[in-house]
Amino acid sequence: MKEKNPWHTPVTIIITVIGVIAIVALVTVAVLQNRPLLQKYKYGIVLDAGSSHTALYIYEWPAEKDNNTGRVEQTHSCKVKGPGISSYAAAPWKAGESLRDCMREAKLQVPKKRHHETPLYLGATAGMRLLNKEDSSASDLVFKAVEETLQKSPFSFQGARILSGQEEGAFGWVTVNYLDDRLKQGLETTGALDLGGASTQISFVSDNYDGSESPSNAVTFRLYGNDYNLYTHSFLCYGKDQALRMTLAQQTQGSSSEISDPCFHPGYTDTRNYSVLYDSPCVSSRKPQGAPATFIHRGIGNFQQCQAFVKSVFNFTHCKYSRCSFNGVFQPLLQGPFGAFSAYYFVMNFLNLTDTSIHSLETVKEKLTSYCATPWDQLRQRYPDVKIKYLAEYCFSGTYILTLLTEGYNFTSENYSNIKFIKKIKGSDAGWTLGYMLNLTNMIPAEAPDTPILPHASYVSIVSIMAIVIFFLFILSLRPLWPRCSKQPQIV
Ligand SMILES: Nc1nc2c(ncn2[C@@H]2O[C@H](COP(=O)(O)OP(=O)(O)OP(=O)(O)O)[C@@H](O)[C@H]2O)c(=O)[nH]1
Ligand SMILES: [Ca+2]
Repeated sequence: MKEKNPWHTPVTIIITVIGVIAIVALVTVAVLQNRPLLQKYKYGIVLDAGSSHTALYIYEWPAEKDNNTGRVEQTHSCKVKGPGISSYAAAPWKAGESLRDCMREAKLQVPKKRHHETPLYLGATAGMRLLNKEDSSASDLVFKAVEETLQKSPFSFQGARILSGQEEGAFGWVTVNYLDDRLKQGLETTGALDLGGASTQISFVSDNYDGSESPSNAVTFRLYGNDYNLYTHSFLCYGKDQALRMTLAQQTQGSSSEISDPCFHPGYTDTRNYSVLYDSPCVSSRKPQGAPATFIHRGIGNFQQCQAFVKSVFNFTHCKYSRCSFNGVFQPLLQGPFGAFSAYYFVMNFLNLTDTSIHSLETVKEKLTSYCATPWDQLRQRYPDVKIKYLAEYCFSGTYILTLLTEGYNFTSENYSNIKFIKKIKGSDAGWTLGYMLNLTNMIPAEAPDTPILPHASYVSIVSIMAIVIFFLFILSLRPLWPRCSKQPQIV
């Protein structure tokens, strides 16, 4: 007689079917309940109203992660045509007008249904700081004009204001370290070096600095559960355009009608206007009396002489602290790696000097010596597509960067290679804008966010295995109900 399979009894079949349905239901519920939500994005827009130009940046992050672990990325940028908003002091409405094209672009880049909830900020830096110092009512009118344009946009306009130098430095540092994932992981941070047109910032964490010496240079942060004592300083007038004015002012003190400038190439000539050169609070007090209307600006291309003029715009005579950079400003010992962006990058990239692991300080000097001595005609032929203003100024700008880093901030041949010249980090521009937005939207928490103990896939596997084990234990516990299965000993 054929033996009856104990699993084929009605009771076990029913239990098995119910058990399987229960397991499938349990796993399905677990998976659905914990599945990552469909990716939806949120957006934020920041306008960087710099001294030389305005740029618009659009940032994006997954909607469900907006207040802790979300990765914010730059998805789009737009360079406003024309000069910075501070240049429109004489016709403020043009400042508002200048932003229109980029705002139109932003409307196309951000999905329409997100427009109303997308915060829009405008932060102005050194150009507006200078205008505000020189003529505060003109600066108010420029702000009124840009605010009118931005209020008309469909985005949630959160205001336009001048950032302090401290904020500019500190938010640049936050951007660099956020993008490098250094904050979340509590790693050693990277210092930030920003060279603009009208000001320059240096920001870094140093073990020697707790903020007690020169507290005005201290910014403290608690980010992802770690405390940071950041040293930061912004030098107004030491951006590369204002530094060029100051260097030229040094050379035009004799109010002559012609100057031979070692920071420009042999063969370069231009006619410059004295009033335009001295039309800035950085140099206005030094305008020579009885100067002619114009002067001829002639290049003679000599790096060493150029550096001597550049050095003369830094003051090293007084320091009431334990150590200073220049102009009597406190600076602790340099520490850690540094990211140098904006004009640091534009200039060093053009000169092919961004890789500091192969280009030592000595190589930079050699390169500048030969570059500055290159005749202007030759350069024009070699770089027909480079904007003339940029091309004419790379010798000065390179010399200025070298002098600022070594004489100003005290970088040496030993630690120069700690500097990386960068433009973008993981697709986002290095600069203060991202840090500014992260701060205003509370997107970096003070405390480390709670992370799930298990990743989603491990969680699902463990739930499934446990359910199967429990089911079999349950079946085994029903053993007494199973019909006798093995052959019974026959009683004769
Ligand atoms: N060579 C070169 N120079 C550039 C480029 N874009 C901007 N610059 C110059 O680099 C300098 C710094 O530019 P930015 O960092 O945009 O300065 P900014 O933000 O307008 O000025 P601040 O308000 O002082 O920060 C200015 O002198 C600009 O004219 C570029 O693509 N190439
Ligand atoms: Ca800037």
